[in-house]
Amino acid sequence: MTSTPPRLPKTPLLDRIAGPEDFRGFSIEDLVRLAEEVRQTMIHSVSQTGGHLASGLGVVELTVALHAVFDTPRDRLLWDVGHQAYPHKILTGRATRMLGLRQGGGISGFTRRAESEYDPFGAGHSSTSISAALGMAVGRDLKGGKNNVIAVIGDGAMSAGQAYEAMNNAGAQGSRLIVILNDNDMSIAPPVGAMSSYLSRLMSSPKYHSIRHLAKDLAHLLPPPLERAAKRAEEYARGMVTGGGTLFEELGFFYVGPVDGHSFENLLPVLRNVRDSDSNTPVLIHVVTKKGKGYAPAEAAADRYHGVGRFDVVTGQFDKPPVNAPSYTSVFAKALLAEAEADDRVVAVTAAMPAGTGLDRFGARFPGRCFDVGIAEQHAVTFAAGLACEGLKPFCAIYSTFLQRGYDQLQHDVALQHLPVRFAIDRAGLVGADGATHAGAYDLTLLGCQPDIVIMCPSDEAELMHAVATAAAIDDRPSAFRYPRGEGVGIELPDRGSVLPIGKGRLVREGQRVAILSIGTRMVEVLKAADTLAAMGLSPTVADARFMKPLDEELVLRLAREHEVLVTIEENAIGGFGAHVLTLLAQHGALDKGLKVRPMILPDVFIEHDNQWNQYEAAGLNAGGVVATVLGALNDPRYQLPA
Ligand SMILES: Cc1ncc(C[n+]2csc(CCOP(=O)(O)OP(=O)(O)O)c2C)c(N)n1
Ligand SMILES: CC(=O)[C@@H](O)[C@H](O)COP(=O)(O)O
Ligand SMILES: [Mg+2]
Repeated sequence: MTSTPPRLPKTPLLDRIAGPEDFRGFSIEDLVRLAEEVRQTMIHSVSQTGGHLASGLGVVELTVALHAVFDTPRDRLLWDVGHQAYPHKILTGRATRMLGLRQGGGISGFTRRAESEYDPFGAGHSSTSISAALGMAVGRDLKGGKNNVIAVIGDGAMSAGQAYEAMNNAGAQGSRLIVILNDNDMSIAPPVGAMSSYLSRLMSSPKYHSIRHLAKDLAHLLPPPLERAAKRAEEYARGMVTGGGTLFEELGFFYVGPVDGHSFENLLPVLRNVRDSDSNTPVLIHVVTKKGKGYAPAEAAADRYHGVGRFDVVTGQFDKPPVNAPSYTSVFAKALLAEAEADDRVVAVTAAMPAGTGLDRFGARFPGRCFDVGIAEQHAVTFAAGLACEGLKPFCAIYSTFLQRGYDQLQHDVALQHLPVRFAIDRAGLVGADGATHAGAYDLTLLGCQPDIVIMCPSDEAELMHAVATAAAIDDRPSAFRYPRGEGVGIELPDRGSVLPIGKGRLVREGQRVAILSIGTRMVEVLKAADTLAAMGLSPTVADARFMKPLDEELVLRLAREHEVLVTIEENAIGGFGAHVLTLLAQHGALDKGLKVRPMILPDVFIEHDNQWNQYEAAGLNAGGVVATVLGALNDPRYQLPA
């Protein structure tokens, strides 16, 4: 563990600042000093708390400049994804709360309306900022307002469809809007896609740089008629790179850039000019930054320290928390590699999350069979459907929360056509520090209502390997398997999973009076609860459903017949496994004879950021919650919780 106590650097300037109005009059020299204080505060606080480091380090100067030039919060400043907003939070009155970042009761790791008037829009999922900003701009116009609306969006986030939907609309809407493209040539991984190479071309064309900048500089120095000529030269220069306007200009934006995003000398005049312009044409300012800027270990890392745990500031070395078992993600990767070794039709698709989903290992082994489509979940799902049409075995690995983006594609392009796309749904359930925006709380509900899809919820990492092998063998319809963020239970792993009998659950413990039917990895807590109950003289039956669809009807109806109480448990909101069991029981009249059923599900609230264990406690989905539910339902005075 990092030995150094939470020690933040001395920040004489920052200590004098309650909000941006306190540094709007600063000289460039003071702004440079302030930026460095912000950077050091971020490095030291994130070294204690963990979080998203590199993205914020890359926008320190940009953030200072934006708040210095624009009249925030009256001018609306939106951050796409919001993971880069730590400098923004430090400068808007939350510096003293940084050591509570992403912890229970602490500030969020993303922007949140409820957290500050300086956060006009919440974020967490990518590529929403331009849409929301345009809405705010049009809302302003309808009210006769005069404030500015600024959306800061990264080059990675610019690979998502919604960004183009918004620009397409903005380019024709005629509402003043400022978009700042923060181009650090990185997503979480190196960027992919044609847009990324286009931006690099824009940034690197020497012809473009020299003539365009010369023309622009000239334009401001010459008397009007000549200024017009110089502006035409600048337009011509711009056309030299892209055969016409830039892509953004073709979409109706005025394009400014590329601008050095770490230079106040460059940033301030550009931002002021744009601020003071009275044109209604939306403007896109292309800012070039360095992800991880100002912290050598981050700048040197392949992922620039995108998302980090606690680390030693001096060495950049991460704390090594004890590893008791492999992560579910790494077990998925192991299982998929085993299937791919045996069958060259197995291919994999990720939406800009190769490392997070474990597909980086798959891509390293099978580079021609692994596809990173960028932050484009809708496209990822239908792209996988196309692969399935051609007889491939596509595994589409997407976090539960991000799969929500591709739900219509799952329904309309995959399920309706019975295409054998395999959905590897990682981060299913509560995810801890990323909080409510990233909770994988709904996939069982969303997928469960789709006909003809196999849905598996493995209870441990060996079961996950079996689910992967089973999915690989299902060629006549879609299949999905879900697993949580974090480590497994440390169970022995096979070299390759075994194909499971579809729709069959398994009895884990024989008992009486009470049956606990679990689906997914809450099983570990169920077994702890069963031990507690056994010590009280009450031994429940424990069963693992394994499949939500098709449900093991014979097992469910038998448990209902042979017990007074049936408890189901799942790490999902209402409408998932418990609902499917209740519907089956009701349809078979199994509720007519007094059976007591208690579905344990995520509560109907958004569970805030905290560590996962506190979240399970808050949700009641831990061993204590199971014991309390069983005893409450049984209502037998011989079995009571100690007062
Ligand atoms: C819809 C969605 N998919 C995936 C993610 C995961 N994600 C978070 S940040 C990020 C990369 C963003 O890259 P960029 O916009 O360039 O920002 P940078 O980190 O480079 O500042 C991704 C893929 C997400 N937040 N939302
Ligand atoms: C900002 C963002 O959306 C990702 O960085 C996400 O936080 C990754 O989550 P994991 O840490 O669970 O991979
Ligand atoms: Mg980027």
